Amino acid sequence: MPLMNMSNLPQSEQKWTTSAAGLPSNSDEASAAFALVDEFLRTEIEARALSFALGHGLIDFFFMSARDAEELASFQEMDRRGFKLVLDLLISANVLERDGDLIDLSARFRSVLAYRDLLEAKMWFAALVAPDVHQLFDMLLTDVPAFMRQAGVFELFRYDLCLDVTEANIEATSRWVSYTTILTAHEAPACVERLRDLNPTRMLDVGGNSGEFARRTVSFVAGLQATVFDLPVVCELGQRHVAKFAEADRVHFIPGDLRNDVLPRGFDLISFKSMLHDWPDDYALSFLQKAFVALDPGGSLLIFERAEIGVTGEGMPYSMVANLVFCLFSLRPALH
Ligand SMILES: C[S@@+](CC[C@H](N)C(=O)[O-])C[C@H]1O[C@@H](n2cnc3c(N)ncnc32)[C@H](O)[C@@H]1O
Repeated sequence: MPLMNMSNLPQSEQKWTTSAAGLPSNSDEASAAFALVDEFLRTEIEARALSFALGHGLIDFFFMSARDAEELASFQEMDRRGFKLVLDLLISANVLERDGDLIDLSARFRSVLAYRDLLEAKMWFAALVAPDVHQLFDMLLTDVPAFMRQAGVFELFRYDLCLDVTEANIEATSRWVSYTTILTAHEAPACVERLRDLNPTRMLDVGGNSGEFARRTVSFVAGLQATVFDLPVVCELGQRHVAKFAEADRVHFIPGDLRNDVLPRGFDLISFKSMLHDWPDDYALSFLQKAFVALDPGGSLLIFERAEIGVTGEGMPYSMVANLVFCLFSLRPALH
């Protein structure tokens, strides 16, 4: 009797959620978590095999115990050659290892399972944007406006669907908000540690999305109250997200559109995390001017953006497709 009928199982798309378990508590742990996850996303084919194994229960099957050939045979409903190829790819990727007749998860892969939400989110996004890199690479390098019109990734981030709070808009927006939420949950410690010395009491996170950055920041800084300013549909999702956590009464939401609205006043810390790069310089400057007006005298402005992509001697791993589609959006030095 097979343990699972693999052909009937759903694909793993977006079954990940943020959880308190496996969240890094400082910047060293945060960097280590991203590096560890990326170790298993080095090549596209190995990442596909891992995605298949996670989505079809094979990793969970090995998680319980090491397996011999007989137990593995009980798992197979699929073609024997396909199953062998997947196992071989997982072994070459150091997800699995052989020990005599047994196959087991490697110790390294067991440790990445603490960050399974991040691993699955990154695999999902990489698979989503890889076709843009496959098909539109020349355009990405030479004609960004045309790339933006044609690339599938911009069909995901539809800010125009974030203005009216309808069930359809909430559903469309939740697809990318759950991804940014998981990235932020793991990235936040890299930034939050440095904010402690400023000892802020009232923070405004502009484009603060689901409130995950604000939530993580208040959990690190005693007495801090945070307000998220974002588009209405995003705020609706954020309120639902933050309500699940102990910090709910310290994170508030103000829906608005920064192109037209002013920011509320009375904050000693205003942050823009991965927000300004979305905008041409004239918009970005007007957003910063609004922040200066809203900031208390002597307050701090925080801008958190990814650095420009560089190619190291080891080349560029598959995991970088996720950043490659945004590579010409990094902030120019004038705004740094
Ligand atoms: C790339 S996301 C970054 C989100 C979050 N800060 C993070 O680091 O994951 C940009 C954010 O800006 C918000 N945003 C876009 N246009 C906006 C506007 N006109 N007014 C306010 N927020 C906006 C989006 O809804 C989104 O949450």
